[in-house]
Amino acid sequence: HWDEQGVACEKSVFILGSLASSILRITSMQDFLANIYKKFADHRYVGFYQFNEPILLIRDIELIKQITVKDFDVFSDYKTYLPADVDPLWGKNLFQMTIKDGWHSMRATLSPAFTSSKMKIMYVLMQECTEQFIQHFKTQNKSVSINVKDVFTRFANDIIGTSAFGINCNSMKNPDNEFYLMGKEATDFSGFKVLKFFGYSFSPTLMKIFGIKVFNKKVSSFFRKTIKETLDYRKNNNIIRPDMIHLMIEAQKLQENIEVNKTKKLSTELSDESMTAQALIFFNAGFESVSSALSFVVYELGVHPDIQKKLYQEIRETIINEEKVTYETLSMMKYLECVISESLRLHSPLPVLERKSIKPYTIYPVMSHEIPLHLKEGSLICIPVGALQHDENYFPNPKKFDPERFNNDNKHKIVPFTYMPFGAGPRNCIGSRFALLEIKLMLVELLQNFEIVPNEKTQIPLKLSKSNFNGIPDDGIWLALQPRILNN
Ligand code: HEM
Repeated sequence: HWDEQGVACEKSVFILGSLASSILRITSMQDFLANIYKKFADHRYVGFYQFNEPILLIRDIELIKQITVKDFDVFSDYKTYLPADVDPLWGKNLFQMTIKDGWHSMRATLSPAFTSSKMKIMYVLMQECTEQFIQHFKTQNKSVSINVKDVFTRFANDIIGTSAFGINCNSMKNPDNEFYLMGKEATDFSGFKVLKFFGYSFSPTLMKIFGIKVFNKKVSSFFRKTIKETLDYRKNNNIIRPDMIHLMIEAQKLQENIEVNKTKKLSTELSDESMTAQALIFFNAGFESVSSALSFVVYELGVHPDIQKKLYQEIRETIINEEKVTYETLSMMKYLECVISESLRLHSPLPVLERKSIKPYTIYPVMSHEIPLHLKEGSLICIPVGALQHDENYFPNPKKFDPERFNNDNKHKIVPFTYMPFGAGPRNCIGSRFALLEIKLMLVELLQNFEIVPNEKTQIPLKLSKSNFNGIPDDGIWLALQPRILNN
């Protein structure tokens, strides 16, 4: 395919395509992308194959801007890994939705729920979860060794429970609560499940003929039932709680009014089923990403005591006479923002963006070796965010954890479209404010109460996993939390 199109292409092997080494877990997906990004340094784009499917990797930042922003009307879909008819709950949430499924109107319906003012309302719920988490370790009154990935997965779960499903879980105190176990099951893409995903990628028809499902029916039924019961209870008892369900009930009412007024149905209904699908966004999009982001930033603070100290100083200087850290105080901490931004640069939880064209498109030649590249409708594009964020042309000394890159004097030097941990253009992350808020709150509460220190289990440097997409080592990331009171 790529030879015929005159596009430089990464070598590939029969059936597995170019990703063979990644599928066989010899190279991580991140390294695979970083390698071709480097290898084809004098090209704007390069082809490779995922099994039999041709994918175009874009290296050039002008082209990236074109694809994600200027020509969004062409590149507005993602590849559907799991067809909606396999499980509508998973296939019909915003993260998976195609333009044909009504992505535009669902995004417009959900966007108001993610504004700063709504985040401020939900802040109180995040605070409760963070306090429960801190209390769990504080009451132990000693230095505790933790696998940060495990505890932050529990924390991310509790935040999802309270803000998207209206349930208080406290997964530190109740480690085997049903919500957590179901959430783990729903987001577990290891082992046999990965093969099923690849199976759907290779031949959805064959997978459907053999009736192979990716998700356990028990999991879908559990989340459907949870949302249904909560919605019924709230409606019948007129209960208002500052969470996502309430915001969705409001959006549903608004939509019903529009329908009555215009006497015509909108293309996307916010029905109970659709609300369940949207609540599940938090699991699909905000469970692994938030827990990985927190794990990496806490690791970097643990192995960089000078940076941790500077952040702790900022926290102490900003929080004066406050019993609880407020939303406003959090937004005043500029160094905190630099630390998080740098960690998202070095360890992007989603190191690659995808786009699928919904119309034919031509990339016109700019370099001497190029000819017009005619892409058909349905062409797959990938943007190697991780590789761009590690490119020394854009980020000198790229492996160094240096929050100062994002301070007021330096941040304007960052070239647009080289730093995209939350994606780019109209299809960017809808939950970025929500994610940053919970990460900031956790870091501040954690540092107020504990010093993060390496212990004998801490890997320095970190050996990134070849099998996990986000690079988190298979046996987790270990550090110790040392109560501050013991140090004084
Ligand atoms: C640190 C945490 C997070 C990171 C790094 C992250 C990153 C991303 C990225 C890179 C994308 C793809 C953007 C693109 O293709 O241009 C995305 C999409 C998305 N994210 Fe996040 N995300 C995070 C947390 C969350 C949370 C907490 C939610 C909760 C609702 C969320 C909801 C979504 C949704 C719904 C989409 C799809 C948007 C659409 O298709 O219109 N994300 N995220």
